[in-house]
Amino acid sequence: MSRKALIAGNWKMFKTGSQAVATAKKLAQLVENMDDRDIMIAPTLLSLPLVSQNLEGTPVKTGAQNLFHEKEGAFTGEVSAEMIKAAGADYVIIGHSERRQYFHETDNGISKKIKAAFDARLTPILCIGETHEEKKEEKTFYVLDKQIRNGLKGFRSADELSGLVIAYEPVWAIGTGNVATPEDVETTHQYVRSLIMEIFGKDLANATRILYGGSVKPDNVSVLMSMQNIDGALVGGASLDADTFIKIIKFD
Ligand SMILES: O=C(CO)COP(=O)(O)O
Repeated sequence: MSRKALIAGNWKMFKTGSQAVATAKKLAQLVENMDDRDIMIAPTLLSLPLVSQNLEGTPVKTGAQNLFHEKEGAFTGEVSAEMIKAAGADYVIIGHSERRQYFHETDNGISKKIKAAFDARLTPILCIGETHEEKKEEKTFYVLDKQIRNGLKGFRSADELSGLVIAYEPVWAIGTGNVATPEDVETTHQYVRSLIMEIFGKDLANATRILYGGSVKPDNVSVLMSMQNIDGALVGGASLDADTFIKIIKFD
């Protein structure tokens, strides 16, 4: 791994405000000073401002799990990138497979969300990944190609995408305990990086962090992170408990 690692926790629809603050504070205490890697947690939107306030001045940054691409307006139930930034977040997860599956998010909508994130100076984490069916049919690269080309449509130059993070999360590995092998993840990440190089050039390809997500745990993180093209992890279940998540953050 030649880029600074990013270890991110996606708390999905777990924890009330007070539970989220308690876990975040405990995590910040356990982290102490770690400047060789970036750390982020994404609580629910309801907890985001409170958690962000409580983490101010610590190495643990916050993110949202989604946004709506418009700046403001009559869009009942939605939250804009600016609102998320104002709540204290630095990151936003975009196009998670659960959103693609349950809320019918499309690559076209995802592309607008990424643009809105950059406009608000949030770092977008673009999630991509194939389903079990697609893997069985050997369509993984085809699916990732489509998700990246369409998700990043509308961006003309590498400059506009500076800071972009991609998270490769095979859907069949999420919440199942079926972690992909480090060798397979490495091969896939190499493919993703070569695609970024083909579309946007070498500099962006070298700078873009590609995270792996899907059943990352304390006992499998180190070998995953030893791979050249795995630049961090997007962690679900194992990020909910501070004592477990800190073991992942402190991988060596
Ligand atoms: O979806 C994930 C992170 O966004 C991964 O979830 P798990 O770590 O629970 O498999």
